[in-house]
Amino acid sequence: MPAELSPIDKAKFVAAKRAVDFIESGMKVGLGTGSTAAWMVRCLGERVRQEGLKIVGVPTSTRTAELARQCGIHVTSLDEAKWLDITIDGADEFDQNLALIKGGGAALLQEKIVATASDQMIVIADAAKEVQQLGAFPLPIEIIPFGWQTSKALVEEMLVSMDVLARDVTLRMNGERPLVTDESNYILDLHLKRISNPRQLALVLNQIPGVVENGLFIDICDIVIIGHGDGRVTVRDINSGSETDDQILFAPTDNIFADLGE
Ligand SMILES: O=C(CO)[C@H](O)[C@H](O)COP(=O)(O)O
Repeated sequence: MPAELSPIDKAKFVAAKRAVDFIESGMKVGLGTGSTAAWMVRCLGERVRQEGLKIVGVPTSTRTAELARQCGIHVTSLDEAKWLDITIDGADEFDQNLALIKGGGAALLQEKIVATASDQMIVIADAAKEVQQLGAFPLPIEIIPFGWQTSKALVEEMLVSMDVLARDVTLRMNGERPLVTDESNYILDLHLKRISNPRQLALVLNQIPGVVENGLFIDICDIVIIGHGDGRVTVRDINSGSETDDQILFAPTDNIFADLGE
C-alpha cells in the first residue's frame, strides 16, 4: 500500500476489496460511480486478469465505463444485459435501514436504474458515510434542462408545503455553466440538513414535472460494506440482520494503483 494513501482512501479500498468477493464467474455486475466504486472496478479488474474471472459489467457512467475497459472488464449496456446479478456502488450517506443518498457524482439516474435492475445491491462506503438521519449531505435531483427554473420553483414550493425548514435549492455548476449529466440533464442540490421522511420525499419529488429522478435510494440496498482506515471491514446485511467484521490485508498489486485519477 503506497504511503500517500490517506486513511479515507484505505477505508474505501478495503470496502471495495471485500465487495468483489461477492462476485462469481458468470455474473452480470452493475458497476457504480465515484471514488469508492472506482476502487471496486480496479479490484474487480485484478480478479479478471489474475483469476480469469468471466463477468460482464454494466457501468453507471461514462467515467466508470472508461475505467472498466482500462481494467480489462468486458462492458455492455443494461439493455443488452437486461437483468443483473449484483450491483456494487458507493453512497454519500446511508442510515440504519440502508436508505441512501446518492448522486454526489451526478450519476444517480443511471445508478438507480442499474441498482433496481439487480438481484442485489451492495453499497461500499467509509464509516463517515453512516448517519442517524439522512440529509446533512445535499440531496441531488436530476431535472431536464427545459424550464429548469420552473421545476426548481416547484421543488421549493413543495418543500414549503411539506414544512421543511432548511430548503436551500441550488443548481449544480461546472465552472461557469450548469453541470450536465451523462443523460444531458441538470442537477439540483437540496440543502435540507435533515430528511424526516425520506420515503415520502422521494415519492413527492418524482411527481414534479421536469424532475427525472431523485438521489434517495429506499429499499434498494441489501448489504453495506463499511471500510475503516485500519483495514477493518464491517459487512451488514439488512435482510438477514447479520453483521460481521473482517480484516483486509493491504496486498494490492502495482496495477491497482497505476491510476489514482478518480
Ligand atoms: O452517488 C455517487 C455518484 O453519483 C457516488 O457513489 C457517491 O457520490 C459516493 O462517491 P464517493 O465514493 O466518491 O464518496
